[in-house]
Amino acid sequence: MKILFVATEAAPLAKVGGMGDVVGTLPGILKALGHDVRMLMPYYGFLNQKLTIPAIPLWSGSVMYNEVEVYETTFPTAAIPLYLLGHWSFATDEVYGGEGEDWRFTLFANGSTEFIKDHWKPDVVHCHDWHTGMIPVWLALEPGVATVFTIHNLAYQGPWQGRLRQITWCPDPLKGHNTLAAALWAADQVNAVSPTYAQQIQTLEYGEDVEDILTEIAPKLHGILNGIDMDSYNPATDGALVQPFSADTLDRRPANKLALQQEVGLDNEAAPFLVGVVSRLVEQKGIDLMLPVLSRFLDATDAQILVLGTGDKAYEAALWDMTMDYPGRMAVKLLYNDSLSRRIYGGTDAFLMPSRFEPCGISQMLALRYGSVPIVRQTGGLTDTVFDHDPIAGTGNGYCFSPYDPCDLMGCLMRAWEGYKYQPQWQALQKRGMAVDFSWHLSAQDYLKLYDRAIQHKKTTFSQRLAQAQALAAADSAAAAAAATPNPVAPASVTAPPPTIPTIPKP
Ligand SMILES: Nc1ncnc2c1ncn2[C@@H]1O[C@H](COP(=O)(O)OP(=O)(O)O[C@H]2O[C@H](CO)[C@@H](O)[C@H](O)[C@H]2O)[C@@H](O)[C@H]1O
Repeated sequence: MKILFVATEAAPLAKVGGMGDVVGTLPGILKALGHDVRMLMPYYGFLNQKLTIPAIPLWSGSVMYNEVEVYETTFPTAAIPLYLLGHWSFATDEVYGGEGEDWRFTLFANGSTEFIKDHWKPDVVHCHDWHTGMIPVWLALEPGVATVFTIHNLAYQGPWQGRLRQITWCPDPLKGHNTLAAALWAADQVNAVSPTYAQQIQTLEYGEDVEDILTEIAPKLHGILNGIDMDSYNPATDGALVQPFSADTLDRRPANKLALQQEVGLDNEAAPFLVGVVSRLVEQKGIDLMLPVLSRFLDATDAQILVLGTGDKAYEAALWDMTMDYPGRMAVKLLYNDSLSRRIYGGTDAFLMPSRFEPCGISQMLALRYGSVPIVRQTGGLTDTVFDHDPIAGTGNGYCFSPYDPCDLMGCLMRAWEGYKYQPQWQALQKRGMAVDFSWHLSAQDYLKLYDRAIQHKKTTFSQRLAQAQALAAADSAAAAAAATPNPVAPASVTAPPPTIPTIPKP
């Protein structure tokens, strides 16, 4: 099968969050299964430092009154053809941000569509999040190319119809009130990144105002759990750790805790319960819930907290301020650092992720893989991957709470802190987490089935879609013709001179 991934992130080249992990790993797995997989992403300014990119473009075209070019290179970790769509607006050091973001990524989606139609037509185009949302819209009437749209984060939906009409020509009528909604209607298949989240987004609580569309498209909506890159994220071989370890050599793990404490300025002791956070600091991740609870937890226990993340300035400031009250017991690193994140997964005792909502979550899976016991709120993909520890039965792989409530989070943290005191049981808990197979192999099979469904859907609905579009176009041109025709000649009764009234002869 010929498959093209189109996305704005792909680790290790460009990663802001979990979407980068997915797009950076899944194509390589599918290629290893024998498929012709290629990738297309924006040509960011920083890519020249990471890749060898030819000076001469492979393709060039014109979109939204702008010239764009596509350069071909190779995706480094999987030896896959990588197409980079170049335009001056992508020559920045950041993936996201800036005022023209909606324009820039609409240009990316439209340019990608032209490239697909013109240069390489795969069987399936796999689109990720709103940035690529216009691709399924444009390809809906392109025979032989099916589309799959993956929702990594429903909270971000792209430009609305009115704005879209300002920046690009839109099919009329565009089905859907913004880019993401239009993609939900137009794509041949849609999936969310965990089974639970695929159900939750059909409800008012999690639907982000598109729950009605999601309910209506339910027959083509699926939930496929993300995997992780088990080779790159392997505590037994990870060069970022001072002391690599495995489930069989857990006795080597504490060296990583001590080195981590020293690196970030925490008191250098083995005994305190060290809780880590690696996260985008945004509302989704439950930072507002965490803030008031952390200080109480630190007051009530001997625990230590370490946070690595960037995001909303208010959260950054609040976390930073809190460190002043707990010298040696709380450290906050307001930066993006892949190597430090690995040392946090490999050196902390527990990993906190109290998300308000979570489409899947990669971080809790990485924590489990590295023996850091997750403490999570049961929502979305966290429900599908972390199971509450029952010390009597000896089951579960983490600590879970459910209501989005400070008391519930506090209770859960206290349970974990208590549990840590019983080291033999704690190590059994760590080992259960490390034994879970989060490799992509199962989910890759599910994606292949989804691609087949998309191809079938395209075949069975194409003639109907085409007929609808032709009927719309015919109605449009009839209306336009009627508006352009001059008034018909007025009937004779109107144009004829008024009848003369016969004069009655005088008697
Ligand atoms: N400051 C920092 N320094 C270094 N590394 C950092 C970092 N902040 C975050 N990361 C890394 O970014 C990734 C975060 O992935 P998640 O899936 O947990 O969340 P995210 O919300 O970004 O992803 C969205 O997309 C993914 C993919 O579908 C879904 O799993 C998820 O639920 C959805 O919200 C992890 O690899 C983590 O280590």
